[in-house]
Amino acid sequence: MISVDTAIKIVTDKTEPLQSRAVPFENTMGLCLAQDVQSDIDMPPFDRSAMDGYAIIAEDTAHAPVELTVIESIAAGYMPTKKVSHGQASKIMTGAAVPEGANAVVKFEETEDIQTDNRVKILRSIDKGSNISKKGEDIQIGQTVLYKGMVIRPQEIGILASVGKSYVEVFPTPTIGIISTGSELVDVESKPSVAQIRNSNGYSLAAQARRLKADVEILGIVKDTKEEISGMLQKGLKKDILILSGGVSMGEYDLVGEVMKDLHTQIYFEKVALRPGKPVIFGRKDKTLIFALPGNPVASFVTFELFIYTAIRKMMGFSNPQRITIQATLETDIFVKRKRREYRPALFCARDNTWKVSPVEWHGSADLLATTRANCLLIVREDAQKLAAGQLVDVILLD
Ligand SMILES: Nc1nc2c(c(=O)[nH]1)N[C@H]1C(S)=C(S)[C@@H](COP(=O)(O)OP(=O)(O)OC[C@H]3O[C@@H](n4cnc5c(N)ncnc54)[C@H](O)[C@@H]3O)O[C@H]1N2
Ligand code: MOO
Repeated sequence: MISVDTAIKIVTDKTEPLQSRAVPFENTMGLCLAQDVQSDIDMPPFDRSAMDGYAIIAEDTAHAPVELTVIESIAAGYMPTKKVSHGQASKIMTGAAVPEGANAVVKFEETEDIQTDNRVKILRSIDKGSNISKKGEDIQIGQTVLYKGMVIRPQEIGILASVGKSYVEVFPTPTIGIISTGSELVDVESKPSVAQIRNSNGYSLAAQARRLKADVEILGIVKDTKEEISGMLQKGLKKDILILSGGVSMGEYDLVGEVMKDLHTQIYFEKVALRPGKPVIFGRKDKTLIFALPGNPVASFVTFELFIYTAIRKMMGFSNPQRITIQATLETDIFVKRKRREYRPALFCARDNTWKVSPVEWHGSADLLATTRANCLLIVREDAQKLAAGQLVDVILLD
């Protein structure tokens, strides 16, 4: 049986970023850039006042206080019309272009208006260059401001706007189909009879994929017959990723693997040394990646976060597509079963200035309710001998 790390590596290796496309920049939040972006302007575009005040010649203030004659008032968005000469000042607003001749801006708080003759008193001497942002000091025309592979956050949206990039090449989100297999399954509105169970995996998996911005279609429930599974699976082959849950272990009606093979799906793995989630199948049919997950709800949840999360983000162009782990101090001893790596629902919190983690009560692979009391998965590595309170352990944050 392969390890979780090997399985994640296989998923990463077998998944390619989707074909990039040009998208209006406002719709790119959370996506990865598929191109470098250059600026078409200098920023600031001109020598710009950083304060509301007076544009002056710094040397005129050497023996401050000093009185200067105000020759014009310059608002942001308007070009100055007069050159500032010795003995003169132009009133200027933040963001306006500094007039020719001036080499400093003194802010209003350091001046006193003199009502007569349009004059102003500068109260203290000021250094050359004060309160002026020089043309091109932040961005130069032609400079590469954003790089292929960067994730677009609000600040990158702002830069795209600043450099006039109204359409930008990004990697899109994948289309995903979800099939729930199991003759015992009924939908949410139905009251299950004794042998039945409501389909929860279809909805939790859809929510997990939508959280990553994927374009999800819930294809529905199929009974445990080869015909039904095969028919729905073939319908799902128009998607980038097809997810099935249930029917992957050793039972007489666990037919998903057989159907995948009958359809000549290339299988990359079908068991991983993982708890919960051992019987998980990953393959490809034509352009579609197929993940067949175990039916137990926590097993389906965990295998999504480990493998499908990685595939979706690789398709979206992320350079580090898999879930990251961080370390926290364990608050209670843990009994270790070994052999398979375990992912246990746990609670992560800050206490006494450090990050702590403790497992929540959990009855195993079917106990989905326990995951609603958790905000992380605590990792018990396959080589761990024992885990004692106070030890550092790896966790995956879920929220
Ligand atoms: N002889 C063996 N039996 C089992 C093994 C094994 O290695 N040898 N593995 C066990 C493990 S581990 C898991 S996990 C399960 C996985 O089983 P399947 O993927 O075949 O899943 P099902 O049998 O179809 O269902 C398991 C369980 O989950 C419920 N279920 C299924 N689909 C849904 C859904 N959409 N929403 C909610 N709940 C669902 C289903 O009713 C079952 O109770 O196999 C073990 N057996
Ligand atoms: O993989 Mo199963 O989920 O251990 O219960």
